[in-house]
Amino acid sequence: MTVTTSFLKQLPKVELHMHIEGSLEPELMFALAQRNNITLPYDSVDALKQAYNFSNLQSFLDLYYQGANVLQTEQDFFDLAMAYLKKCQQQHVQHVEIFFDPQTHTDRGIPFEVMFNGLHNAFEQGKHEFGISYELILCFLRHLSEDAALTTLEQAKPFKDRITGIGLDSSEVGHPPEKFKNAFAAAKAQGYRLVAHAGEEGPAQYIWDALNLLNVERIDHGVNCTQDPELMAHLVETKIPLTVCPNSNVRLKVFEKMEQHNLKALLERGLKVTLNSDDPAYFGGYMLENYLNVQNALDLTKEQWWQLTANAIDATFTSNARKVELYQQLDKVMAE
Ligand code: HPA
Ligand SMILES: [Zn+2]
Repeated sequence: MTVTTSFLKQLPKVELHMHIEGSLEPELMFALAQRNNITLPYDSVDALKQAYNFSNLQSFLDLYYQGANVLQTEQDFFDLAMAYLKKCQQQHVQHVEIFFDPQTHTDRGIPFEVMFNGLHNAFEQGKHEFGISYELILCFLRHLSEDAALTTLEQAKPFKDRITGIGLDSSEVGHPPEKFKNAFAAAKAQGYRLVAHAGEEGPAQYIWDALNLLNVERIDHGVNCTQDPELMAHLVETKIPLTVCPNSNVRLKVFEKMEQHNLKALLERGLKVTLNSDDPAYFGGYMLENYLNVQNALDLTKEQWWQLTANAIDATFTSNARKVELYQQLDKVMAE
């Protein structure tokens, strides 16, 4: 069976690796800058888009943090999340697990609750209006200290019932998982589910350390696991999910071209690979654009698309009842 664009569009999608601040489209960035009387260091949307030519993770992060400065009010955070949810609805994304970076906002004086209430209200509305289920995952910025992470964990306490998990993002190399051992132990003691970015630019050892020192249940990115055959075998055996982001990896030069991406090889080796958009406003698109680029470059089979979707459903932090619904939607599209 050939894989058509229409099949890829129709597939029910589950997104497990998406930074809400990375869904800030240039047009919305300019609109919010105007609304909040902020001057951006770019003359136009086009000039901003020209700057999205990254050489590595850090060159992206510099612009990503700069862009986030336009987010000031609860309404701004609501509008940001609602724009993402509308994309989800168009692309048949049915369940999302969203990263947010409180420190990016609290460090510039935006109260935790302003950010959180705006995001949470939008995802609640998305659930009721579009039927998109969601979980929220608070990420610690790894270029900051463990003490700062612990402070953020404390600030999250009043909102704990609405936050499913804790993650770790930002500049990877030089900020190993070990640095956040105590913060992750504290988060686990409070009942949070745990994930971490590892093996995006960092070595395979960071993946081992995220698993063994932080006790995470999923690895975000993880593509550098191929450096260590023992780790590969371990990931196959334990079925630890990897939330792989192909467009991101190509844009940040983790792989030179999509044709060289290891997603298909990892899938065929039996790893629990999922496919995600990471920062869709910066990396050339949302879930569907990732699906189409992967299909063009790597030519997956229909069964492999089923497997990627099933892996994502299995890897979610949602209820078993919701997983059953998502599987039903998947089976329906496979049978068409
Ligand atoms: O891909 C990423 N890696 C690390 N930190 C991030 N913050 C947003 N996106 C990313
Ligand atoms: Zn990421």
